[in-house]
Amino acid sequence: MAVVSRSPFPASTILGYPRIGPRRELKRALESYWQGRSPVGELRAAGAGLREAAWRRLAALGLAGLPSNTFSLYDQVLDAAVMVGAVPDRYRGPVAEDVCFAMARGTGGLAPLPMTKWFDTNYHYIVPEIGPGTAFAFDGDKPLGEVRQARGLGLETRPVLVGPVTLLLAAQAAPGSPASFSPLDRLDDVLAVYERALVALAAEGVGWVQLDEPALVADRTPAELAAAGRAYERLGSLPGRPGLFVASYFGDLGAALPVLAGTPVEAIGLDLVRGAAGYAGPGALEGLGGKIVVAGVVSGRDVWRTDRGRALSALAALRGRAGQVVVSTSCSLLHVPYDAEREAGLDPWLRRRLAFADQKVAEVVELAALNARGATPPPTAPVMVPAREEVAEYPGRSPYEVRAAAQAGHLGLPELPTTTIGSFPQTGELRAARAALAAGELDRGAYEERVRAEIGRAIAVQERLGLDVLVHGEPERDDMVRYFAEHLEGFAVTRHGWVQSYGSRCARPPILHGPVSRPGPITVRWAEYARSLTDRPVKGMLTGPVTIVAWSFVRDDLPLREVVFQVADAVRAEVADLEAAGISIIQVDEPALRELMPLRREAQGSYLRWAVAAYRRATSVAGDRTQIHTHLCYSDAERILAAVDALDADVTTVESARSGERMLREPAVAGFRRGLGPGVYDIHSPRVPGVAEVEAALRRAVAALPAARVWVNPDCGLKTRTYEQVEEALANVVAAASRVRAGARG
Ligand code: MET
Ligand SMILES: [Zn+2]
Repeated sequence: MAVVSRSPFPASTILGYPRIGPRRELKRALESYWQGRSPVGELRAAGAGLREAAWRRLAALGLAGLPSNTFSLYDQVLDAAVMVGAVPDRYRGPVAEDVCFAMARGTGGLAPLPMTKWFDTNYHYIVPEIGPGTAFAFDGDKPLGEVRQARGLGLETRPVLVGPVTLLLAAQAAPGSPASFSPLDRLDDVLAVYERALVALAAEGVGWVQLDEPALVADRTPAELAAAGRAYERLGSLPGRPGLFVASYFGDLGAALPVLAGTPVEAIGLDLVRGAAGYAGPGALEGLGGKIVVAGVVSGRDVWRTDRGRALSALAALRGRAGQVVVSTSCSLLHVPYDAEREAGLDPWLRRRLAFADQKVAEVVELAALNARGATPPPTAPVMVPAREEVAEYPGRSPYEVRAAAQAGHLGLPELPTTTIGSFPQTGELRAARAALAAGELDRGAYEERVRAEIGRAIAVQERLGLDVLVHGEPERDDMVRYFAEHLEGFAVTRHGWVQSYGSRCARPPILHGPVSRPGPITVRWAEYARSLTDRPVKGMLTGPVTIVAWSFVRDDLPLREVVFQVADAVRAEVADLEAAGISIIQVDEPALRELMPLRREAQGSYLRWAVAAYRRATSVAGDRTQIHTHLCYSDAERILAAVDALDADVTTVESARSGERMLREPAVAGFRRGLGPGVYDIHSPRVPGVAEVEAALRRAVAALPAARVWVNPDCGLKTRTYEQVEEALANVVAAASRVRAGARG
């Protein structure tokens, strides 16, 4: 390898920074462009402005190593696919941004690429499509453009690229690929493109490049590990290249650490927060071989101030084993909001405990200064409350068959009962009323009148269309987690704490900071009001404990499952109150059941056991005649069917239409003995399915499942659709159900 004189690695850095804009400027610019209200030049200018502001902010906070190419108009995995030329022909066109958006959102009659969750986060990436014939080619406009823009501002940056191994493992095989093909088969061709990227960046005078390889913290086969070794051996041997920094995050590298350490890369990034336990093992950090270690001691996944003692111990443990210790965040700060200082509405004692992105950058800078002085940690070890091995089991409900008989007599539902998943369209009037309430322009009484009017509308529509089990439509909640957080003790909600979930979509995760309890009933009056309007059964609608926790920022001084059990007790109290109010069907949603699943297989069984126990704790208070429903979506429920069964719900609804009916093709599903509603209407598309289409889907469901157990429902809630679409689609769903019922009898 040619000897290159390399710039030193800066003493402090971060792996990435939020990009949606402190005031969601990018969201506005994107949506305005998509709606044709502004030209592409305006979108580009908005992007440039956000990048400049971010770099200036980081420099002002004293950060030494500034990352670039962490900005994205939509998604960094999509950007990486574009950089290597993995753009399926059908999306190609003259304007780079439009090509990107076509892949991400679809265009004309063209469906978008699928979207899925980025490891165990609630961030969704666009799944690249790679086949044996994909013609890779280097497109360096974005990374080179960002480096040049920063240089124009007098700032040197370290471009960040999704690494080749993670990119290929995150991709799906292009349609028509042979069954034996996997995108990783194209590693050598992709490496040729990364070589070109490194050459181009070196020619630009770039000293260091960051290659993100989070895929290496999950279970990897020996062949995949060998591929990673081969990749970095090859890139590392490239003459005249920049310094290589391979970043890992969301866990410990395990067996991948010696593999990487054995290659010529100069720097390795370790997640010393989520990976802490793995790296604490005997010998885990031996064999770093004098590499520069970029030590992720400040968490990029939570909102808490860093425990200085714990961070300093982690840094001290690396000294002597690493060639140099650089202080960094555990992962990109993409997953946290910008600035806790803006949350003036929070209790001061809570605000003092919080660190959002900017506070975390300041912590990195401060810890780097302490690290440079060789500061040693204070002697006190942090105390974790020991996890109880066995959770006191609440008495279970009667066996499913006993309950099913009791419910059949009580509810008197037809075969193939029709229902929806809970939310009805959130109308413009409703949103306006909510905004007016927040601005103090509408009083609570008037707002609640508006909510009742929406419930009335949803019930009237469902009665007219002839659905069997009705819902109140969830008009009182703009978000299925935030609404419960606002009504439980132990949570706080932020005003500006937006975090990107995909594209222009953001959420404000609540902050679970203390013991959780339920001061009083939350949803009961809405369910009761809905019930008063109809003779048909109305489903009560709750969010489950795992999902509430998964979509919140959670205190880190208790094991996660203890926190989930506290939330389960609050949900349990609400289930009991709904039942006492005469609501005979109660749905407890757990769409995030799979999201909290640990990345390593060895930890998954124990997770599923306690997650299921929490769900049962929340629902087992219901009597036999009360029917418990659960809803899971976009979470490959068919792969965790045993856990779904163990939830012990009477009915489970899942998305199926959007995911190509994988649930129906799962052989084990034929033996599922409880109610099951595989979605027959893809609610993510504005397209309304016709009766024949729904009927065909339903016939496939009845053929694949025990027919007497089949429920008829859409994939998920309807809140993002319009009433016009929903009424037409549900009319077709009801018609399809009666055709199949008639056919079954005839
Ligand atoms: C992401 S799952 C959503 C479930 C919720 N009950 C709704 O209908 O919107
Ligand atoms: Zn759903």
